[in-house]
Amino acid sequence: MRQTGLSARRTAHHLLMQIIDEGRLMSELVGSGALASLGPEDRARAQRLATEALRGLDRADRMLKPYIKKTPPTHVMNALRLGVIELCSGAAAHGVVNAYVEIVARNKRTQAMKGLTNAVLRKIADEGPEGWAKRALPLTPGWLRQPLVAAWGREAVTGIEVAHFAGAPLDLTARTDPVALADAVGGTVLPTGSVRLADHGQVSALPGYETGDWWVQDAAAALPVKLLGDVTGLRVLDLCAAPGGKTLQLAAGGAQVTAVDMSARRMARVQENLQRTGLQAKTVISDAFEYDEGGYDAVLLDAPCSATGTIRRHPDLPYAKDGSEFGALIAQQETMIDHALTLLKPGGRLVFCTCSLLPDEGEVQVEDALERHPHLQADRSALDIPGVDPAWITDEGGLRLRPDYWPDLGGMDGFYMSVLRHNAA
Ligand SMILES: C[S@@+](CC[C@H](N)C(=O)[O-])C[C@H]1O[C@@H](n2cnc3c(N)ncnc32)[C@H](O)[C@@H]1O
Repeated sequence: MRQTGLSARRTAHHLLMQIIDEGRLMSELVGSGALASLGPEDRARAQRLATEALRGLDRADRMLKPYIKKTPPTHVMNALRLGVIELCSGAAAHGVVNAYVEIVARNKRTQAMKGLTNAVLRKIADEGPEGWAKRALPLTPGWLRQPLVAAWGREAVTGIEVAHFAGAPLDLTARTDPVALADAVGGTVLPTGSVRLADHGQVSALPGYETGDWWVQDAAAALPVKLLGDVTGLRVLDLCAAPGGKTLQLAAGGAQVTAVDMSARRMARVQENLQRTGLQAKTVISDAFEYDEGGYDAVLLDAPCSATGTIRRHPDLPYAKDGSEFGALIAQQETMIDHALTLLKPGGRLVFCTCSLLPDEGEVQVEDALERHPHLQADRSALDIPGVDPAWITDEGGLRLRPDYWPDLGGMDGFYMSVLRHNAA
């Protein structure tokens, strides 16, 4: 086996350890240089391996179970999991087994388990892709599965798990013409106007990247701005704006946009995106609660949330998190809605949205806001837009999107959104 293969595997193992044992997110790890010592090929390989292991983790554990009497330390378990993923996708057994035996042997506390690692992975190699295919769909960890089942029912959660296991295609939003973009990149136009690519290489190598003809944005994430209809000339505040997908949509639609985000690092990405696309928006680095310039025609509040709607692309989330932070996020969303309402002119509209699958971060927030503010109304007519299935419309007047929707088109992120009209008190 080439040494480069070992580096990628060791890094994939390190990523799994950090995510599962330390509760770090893959994005944080990548952002803080976890892949920096690798060349581009190994970097991509390490990240792909760790991502596939997280996506299939429950199935890998079930495959390992018959061969393990007592669960070994996480260091060994993660080496075995990565071994299962590789062996079950058809990689040559010899190189894979040697690499993971070496990873286990290099750690003083686990070196005595290299024999076990070798024996278990050889048995997994005998089962190979056929053994993998006959195991059941990987289940979401219980801390998240339970509230999802309570919200959507078992059948829907199975559909969501199918979508999580399949991963996400690449969706692009066109600056101007989705049909021309689909032609240029070899994609298809989705019913809601996003352009989808099932297979793609490096994103920045796609036609139109340099000239800013499009930006990456899941089809579900592209809908909140569409709920505002024609925004030409409107003053719109994009609160919690970074990395800026919705800012770009608003600017491309002709709005006068102010984009606010508290993260300077993430705001730099908004600025890069504006520069690449040649679109205009005012950017303000500020805590949303400290931003008090009002009188906007519309405020788009894409509130910080559990991000449980994005697990197709971030399978680390259910392993890095345990739900303990979500109560604080839910409380913050409520106060952010109240603050956002103070920034609207009378008759203005608030689009509240979250990339969450939890009703407490969507339907319940809007029900509660409507109770707290008797002059507020959910604008149901805003939901009547091309490609939106009326079955997605909720009782309180929002849109619930889930990864199990559009199963034949490749799914979508989980999202919630509602347009609230602020009538004069
Ligand atoms: C869901 S992301 C926004 C995604 C963005 N709207 C887009 O479409 O690209 C949430 C953002 O909220 C920002 N944020 C979190 N708490 C904030 C606060 N108190 N004030 C301002 N921004 C905040 C985070 O930095 C993060 O960029």
